[in-house]
Amino acid sequence: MKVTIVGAGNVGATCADVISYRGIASEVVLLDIKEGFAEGKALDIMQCATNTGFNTHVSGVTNDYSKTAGSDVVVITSGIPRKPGMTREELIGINAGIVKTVTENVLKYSPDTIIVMVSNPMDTMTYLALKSTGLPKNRIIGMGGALDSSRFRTYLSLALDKPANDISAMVIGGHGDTTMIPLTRLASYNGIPVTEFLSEEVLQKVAADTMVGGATLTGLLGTSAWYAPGASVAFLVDSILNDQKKMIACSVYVDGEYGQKDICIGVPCIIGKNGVEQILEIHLNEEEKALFAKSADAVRGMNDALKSILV
Ligand SMILES: NC(=O)C1=CN([C@@H]2O[C@H](COP(=O)(O)OP(=O)(O)OC[C@H]3O[C@@H](n4cnc5c(N)ncnc54)[C@H](O)[C@@H]3O)[C@@H](O)[C@H]2O)C=CC1
Ligand SMILES: O=C([O-])CC(=O)C(=O)O
Repeated sequence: MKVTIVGAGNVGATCADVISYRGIASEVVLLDIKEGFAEGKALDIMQCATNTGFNTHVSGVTNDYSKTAGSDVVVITSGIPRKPGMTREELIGINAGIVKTVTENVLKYSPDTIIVMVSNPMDTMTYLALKSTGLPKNRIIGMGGALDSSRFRTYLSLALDKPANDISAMVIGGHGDTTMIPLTRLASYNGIPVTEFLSEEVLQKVAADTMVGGATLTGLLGTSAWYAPGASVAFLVDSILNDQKKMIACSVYVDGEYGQKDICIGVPCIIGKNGVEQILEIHLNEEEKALFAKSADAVRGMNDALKSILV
């Protein structure tokens, strides 16, 4: 199975690294526009093989899409990350042009591929890729919910002082500082609602920390995060390539689900070899429904900014 990752920067290279050492794909191609950069990252990752014991073949290319031909999955991480104090939405001006061109180039050589969109603002970039290519909606998946849910589980684990892997929790809605919806009511510690153990005040802090999880790391690091984002993409790619049919919150095109149409937004999905195989419509309470509608309005508003690029 072949995976191409466009953008060999922090997130792209980390994703290639995780995919390789976990043996998720037999071949990984990294592509970047910076001369020699992807080649260097690929060689560095390949030199881990003997010490971490993997057999994935990793190669790097400078803007040569012919080397990406026949990819089963293409991950798009090309574009600029935010700096402290910025929102993801502020990246749209530069990243929209990059994502549109990259997506067109990718499809010339891998017309049947499934695209995983990572570049920010991710929900808007997922919508852009879908509208500009006309690909079926099951083949364009925005990665955000896997990461946000993993941050939510981390903050819950810290509050509970219990292992994150014993905690089940999901974030839906937009992948933005104010649009994420951590589903606290449904979060559990080995099947027991976390509300049994944590006060309302603590749960509200956990949800607030989750929503600004990316901004907090950007403030600490000077650029946005990459370890958890890279691992989250690899987790999603694993479910596609190995047809695991995991339930993962992903940004996908909704056509009536959750009362919304014509936007890409985070909802629980079954992810398998066909990409988005099902959108699960879970019951939300009135408060969650109102939050989802507000989040959808914000995501829809951002799509308006694409009008000039989508003509
Ligand atoms: N959806 C999510 O959950 C997350 C999204 N992101 C987003 O992912 C993107 C990448 O972040 P980082 O890897 O930290 O940035 P980075 O700056 O480390 O890497 C981006 C790479 O894209 C390359 N690039 C730019 N234009 C290109 C083009 N036309 N073709 C090929 N490569 C091109 C650059 O040369 C650079 O190496 C950002 O937009 C960031 O906001 C980051 C983390 C999580
Ligand atoms: O915060 C950012 O800009 C990058 C990102 O999407 C994340 O780490 O969640």
